[in-house]
Amino acid sequence: MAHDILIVDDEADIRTLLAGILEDEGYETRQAANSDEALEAIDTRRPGLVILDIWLENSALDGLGILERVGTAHPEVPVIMISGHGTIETAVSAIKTGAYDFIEKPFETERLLLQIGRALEAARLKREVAELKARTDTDDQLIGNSTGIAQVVQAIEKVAPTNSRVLITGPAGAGKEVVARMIHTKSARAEGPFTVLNCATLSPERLEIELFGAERWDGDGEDSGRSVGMLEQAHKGTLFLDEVADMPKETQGKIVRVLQEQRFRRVGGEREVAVDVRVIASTNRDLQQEISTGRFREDLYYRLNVVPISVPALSQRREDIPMLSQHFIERSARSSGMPHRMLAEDAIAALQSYDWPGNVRQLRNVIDWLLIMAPGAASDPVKSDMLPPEIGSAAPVSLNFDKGVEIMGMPLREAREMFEREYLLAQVNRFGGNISRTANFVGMERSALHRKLKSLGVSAERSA
Ligand SMILES: Nc1ncnc2c1ncn2[C@@H]1O[C@H](COP(=O)(O)OP(=O)(O)OP(=O)(O)O)[C@@H](O)[C@H]1O
Repeated sequence: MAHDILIVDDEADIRTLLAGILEDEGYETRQAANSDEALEAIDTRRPGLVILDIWLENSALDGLGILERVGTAHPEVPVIMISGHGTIETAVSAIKTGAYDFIEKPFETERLLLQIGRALEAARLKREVAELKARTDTDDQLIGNSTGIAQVVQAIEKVAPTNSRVLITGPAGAGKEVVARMIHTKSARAEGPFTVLNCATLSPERLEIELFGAERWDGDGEDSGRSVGMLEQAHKGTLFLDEVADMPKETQGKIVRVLQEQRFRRVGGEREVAVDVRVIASTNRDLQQEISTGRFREDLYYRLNVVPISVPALSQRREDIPMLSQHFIERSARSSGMPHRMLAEDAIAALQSYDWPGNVRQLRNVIDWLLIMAPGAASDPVKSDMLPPEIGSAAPVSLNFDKGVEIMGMPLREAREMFEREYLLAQVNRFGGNISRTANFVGMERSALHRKLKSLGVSAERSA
């Protein structure tokens, strides 16, 4: 990923030399000859790293003055100072003020490149730690062995390297954010930032400030200095617009322009900020319907929906439930040090029968709850009667096979038919007569199950 490096030096020869070396290494560079130009460049877009000469002729501020400004406004941006012979002591005090490192003139290319590489790596690690802290416990791998999940993973693999915009749809808690993270980590932007803006939880004013940043304005009219918005933070990375249907229409219009031109203005600012950001959006609403009721802009819909990915509800892929449960048990055990409890067969069957309106998020919460609340020793498997009542009651009645004697008097073909009849009848009852759900659970096509039931003489009148 090309990092954006700002070179601040009053000597044009040095700037050109540095820019040449850095561009050969694949970095993008900008140049400034004095403090006005440097601060202007930083305001135009936060750089990834600054190389800063200590002595600057014809400049309002010297290198240390600029360093202080950068440190206050953008403490996350690493600064490497360039010092002449007589300025080593100043360079050392610059490090105390927050510079990452310094390099002496005349500098060796190899050493400079090494320092830049290290500084950028340190900044990336810092950012990753901050991102991890901000994460609301989201996994970065989709767990599941259903066809539904396999199709989503296939779509992710295809779209990730393309830089294309993606609209992820699916019900709440189904894993849309996990999908967005996977696209980012499998893309060429993986080393860059992944920022999340939840459009549902912020007031319209706050949303714009979070998205675009602000120039000396914080919504209460207070002079709060500058804030860097998610778009600018996501430069060279990915911005995830979570619950995009909740974005106010006015902001939708502004986003259309950003998507078209990759530039925007901060709230209260005049300057245009140019960025290189991939946008991924998600929604659990029907955006076509939101468009028809005038709540969502059609032009934004078409811009976001370049590649659609739909994440199925958990009730559409019940076969993932055992694997997901196991995953969450292991994760909880790892993070909380709680013992690793097993789920009994009947508990797994109950989890598979329940409808999960809150999808995978709800399943994860139930597993966490179980690990704390289920009675008995850690070595006892968790049984279905230890589950929350609404889930435990979804437990299937076990197949009460009292036809054993009868079966023993039959040839295999007839015995198999009888077993199939009893088994399928019990499953159809368990899913309240709903053939689609039964078919999904027993692993058959809906039409094949219909035919099978007919051939076995099982009435499917109650089927949906
Ligand atoms: N297939 C999966 N494998 C592992 N974890 C998952 C999977 N799907 C969802 N999760 C976990 O479930 C929780 C909810 O997922 P996520 O936040 O991605 O859902 P969402 O669809 O974005 O929800 P919302 O619409 O409410 O924002 C997270 O903790 C996530 O890690």
